[in-house]
Amino acid sequence: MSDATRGRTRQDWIAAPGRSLRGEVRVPGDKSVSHRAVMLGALAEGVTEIHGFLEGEDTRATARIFSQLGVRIETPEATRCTVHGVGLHGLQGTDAALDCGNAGTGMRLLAGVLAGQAFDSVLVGDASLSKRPMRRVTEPLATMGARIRTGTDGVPPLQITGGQALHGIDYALPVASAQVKSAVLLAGLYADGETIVREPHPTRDYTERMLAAFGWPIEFGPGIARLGGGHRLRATRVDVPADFSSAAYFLVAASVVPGSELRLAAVGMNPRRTGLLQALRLMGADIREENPCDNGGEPVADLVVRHAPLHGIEVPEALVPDMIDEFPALFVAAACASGTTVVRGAAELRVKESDRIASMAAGLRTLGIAIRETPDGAVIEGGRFGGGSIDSHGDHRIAMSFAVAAQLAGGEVRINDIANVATSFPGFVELATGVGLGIAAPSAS
Ligand SMILES: O=C(O)C1=C[C@@H](OP(=O)(O)O)[C@@H](O)[C@H](O)C1
Ligand SMILES: C=C(OP(=O)(O)O)C(=O)O
Repeated sequence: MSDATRGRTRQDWIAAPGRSLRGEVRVPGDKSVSHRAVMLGALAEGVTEIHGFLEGEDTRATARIFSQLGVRIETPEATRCTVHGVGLHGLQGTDAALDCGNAGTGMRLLAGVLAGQAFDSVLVGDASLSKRPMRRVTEPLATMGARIRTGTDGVPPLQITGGQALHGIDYALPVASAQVKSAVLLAGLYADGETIVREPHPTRDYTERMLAAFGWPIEFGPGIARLGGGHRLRATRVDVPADFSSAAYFLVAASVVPGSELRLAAVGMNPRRTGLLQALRLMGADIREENPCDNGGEPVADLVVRHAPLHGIEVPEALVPDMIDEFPALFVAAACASGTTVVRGAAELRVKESDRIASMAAGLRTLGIAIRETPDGAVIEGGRFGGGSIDSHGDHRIAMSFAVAAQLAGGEVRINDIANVATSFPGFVELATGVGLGIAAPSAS
């Protein structure tokens, strides 16, 4: 198990209705972009300055791993990170296991990077990550010539044998996954010939955009990316936008709590991330985009959200990859809406930090909501929440989603095991209570 979580005190939240949400919130930096900025900064030549870095546990784990591999990384301020790149072939091996903590993104992308190194390495994770499927990356990487052993049933740890000659592949992803796409592309940096990745649905394209920003020749468009090996990465400045996935809790909370009007400042609006915005608008949400601008190549905008009555919808399946991490928040919106909401085509939710369909269904049922699970989604009937005790299953997104649900609850909601909120959203309670949510400060249990 991961050192990051071994022996950690379990913490709970007590959440209950607060007041209408008012004011302005600036959520922390994007987790996906922060992981990639450290990785490419480490492999680049020169010094990469990362502004708006997410100081969460997932991204700190990635930074710690590159420090173990000989990369000097400084954090002169909490959200600034200076990475002294060692070049594509400058990492140094270590006998110690590399601990990705709770981060699927960290482990899967690192598998691609480490498959191309001259040294052996071992990737481990916490109890949740240690149950997540890794064959989705080890199989295409093996086709490229990598040697990676997984634990039984294809889960971590990953034992990577270095010194393998990699070659490019033309790979059609069986599932829409930016992590698998990125692992193959990152291994492609070390491969002979061309690496092509084709996606069944377009997914977030941060790896492709950032490789281009670091000067690596790459062609990409929706659903396809193509690069050759043997070039160099050149250090650059990375501006990390605020994480749309963290903004999601406030979009839902302000939509459902009467009297709310909230501004979310400078949120990352990459279209491969904003599916929830479209889904909420289909449900009747009142969300305006203001001050759109470009932040280091990524679109950002202020989002102004006002309370509005929501109604159930059939969530268009085409939106699923663009809101894959926002379903726990969407389930809460659906439970607050009039009528029925149907989610389909989202089986990937079952292999996240927890089985998010099962975790949300159990928690919503505890609060008195009628929900039927299906293999790839759920049918949710809008209703009234009571109080109760919710198991977050150590999953940050489940914990934060139920903190939002509690704002409409008829009784107190106890949310168990919330420590992992720090993986993606350090300071959530302070920010949320500052604009009106009722969440008692974590207490040890
Ligand atoms: O590439 C990324 O940064 C991510 C991709 C998604 O995972 P999948 O690739 O498994 O869909 C997402 O759920 C995760 O939070 C971050
Ligand atoms: C799925 C998530 O992250 P990861 O896969 O990196 O653990 C998430 O943050 O919701």
